[in-house]
Amino acid sequence: MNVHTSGSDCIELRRLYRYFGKTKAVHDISFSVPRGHVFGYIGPNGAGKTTSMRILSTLDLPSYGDAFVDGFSVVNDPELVRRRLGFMPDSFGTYRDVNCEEYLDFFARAYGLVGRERTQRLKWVLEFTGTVGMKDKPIRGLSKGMKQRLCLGRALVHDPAVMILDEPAAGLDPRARIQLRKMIRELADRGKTILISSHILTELAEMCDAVGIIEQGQLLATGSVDEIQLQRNQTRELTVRILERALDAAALLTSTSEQEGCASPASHVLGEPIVDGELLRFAFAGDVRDQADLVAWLIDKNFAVAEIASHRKSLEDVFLQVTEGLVQ
Ligand SMILES: Nc1ncnc2c1ncn2[C@@H]1O[C@H](COP(=O)(O)OP(=O)(O)OP(=O)(O)O)[C@@H](O)[C@H]1O
Repeated sequence: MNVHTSGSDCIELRRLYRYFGKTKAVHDISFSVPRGHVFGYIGPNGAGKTTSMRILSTLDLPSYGDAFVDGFSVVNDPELVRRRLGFMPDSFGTYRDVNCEEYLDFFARAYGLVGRERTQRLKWVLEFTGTVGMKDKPIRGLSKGMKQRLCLGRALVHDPAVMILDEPAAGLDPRARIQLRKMIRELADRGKTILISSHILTELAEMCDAVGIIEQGQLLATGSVDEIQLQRNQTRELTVRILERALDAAALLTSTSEQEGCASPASHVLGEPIVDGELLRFAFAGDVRDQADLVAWLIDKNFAVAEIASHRKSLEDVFLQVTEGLVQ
């Protein structure tokens, strides 16, 4: 047995491949997730998310490469990986006639929890997942949201360091999704490292420290949403409200930005601003510091700047730009 990951990384995929015949489900994927972080795994249908999550969860083996959970190899030390990992699959296999407590108790026993430790762990899991009121109900009568909570509880029952959640928010109503998001964030704040896949991109953006965008088995981009935007040379759109002489401000921005070798903050303005009453709208290639300098520059030119708003591209925009929609 060898511990392979160093430092703070708790999940690591290292040159991972998984082919099914000619299908390259996972093709040379590498990334790592530091302890206590939430990593969002995004990709269209058939991109390879579930395949990589199944390998991390020791339900399948890579064709080549390796993956590590809390330092242990899924290839060489699958037993040790299982102890440290909670997996929430995209479909919930239930035992229809058992109740929620019996269900969790079964998994707690399977993980070797005994006596007081098991009782206390079950109590905590029921409370954390908000299923205390459901504990005597048979699983077949649960709503989709409650089933998902129970499934999360099952993945948590042995207090794993790492959680792999495959589309946990699929089919949930907005309130249930918000509650799930809070639970996931809280688990990360308690030090758990979480890999989560989803098609609900806007939610991932709020919840994740970083995301990986995968298509046709390959990782196309990884990092925070801001970093991915920068990698893609994304611009932001600014709206500036100028109380008087908005047209003059637009003309000055245009003429200054067109000057060659110009060191002014206006040089980051791309194209001609659109003027709508007091509002100026334009694409801006600078960062937030350049944005602040632009406001100071306009004020210095005696324009009454009343407001400025920056519109970041959403994760959905980034996703659409990065992927080509090749796999459906
Ligand atoms: N057991 C298998 N046998 C053959 N092909 C498979 C198998 N499992 C997955 N695949 C193929 O591998 C590719 C990746 O599938 P995977 O389920 O990992 O994608 P996904 O990103 O999870 O998609 P979805 O969002 O639809 O769940 C697909 O082309 C799929 O058909």
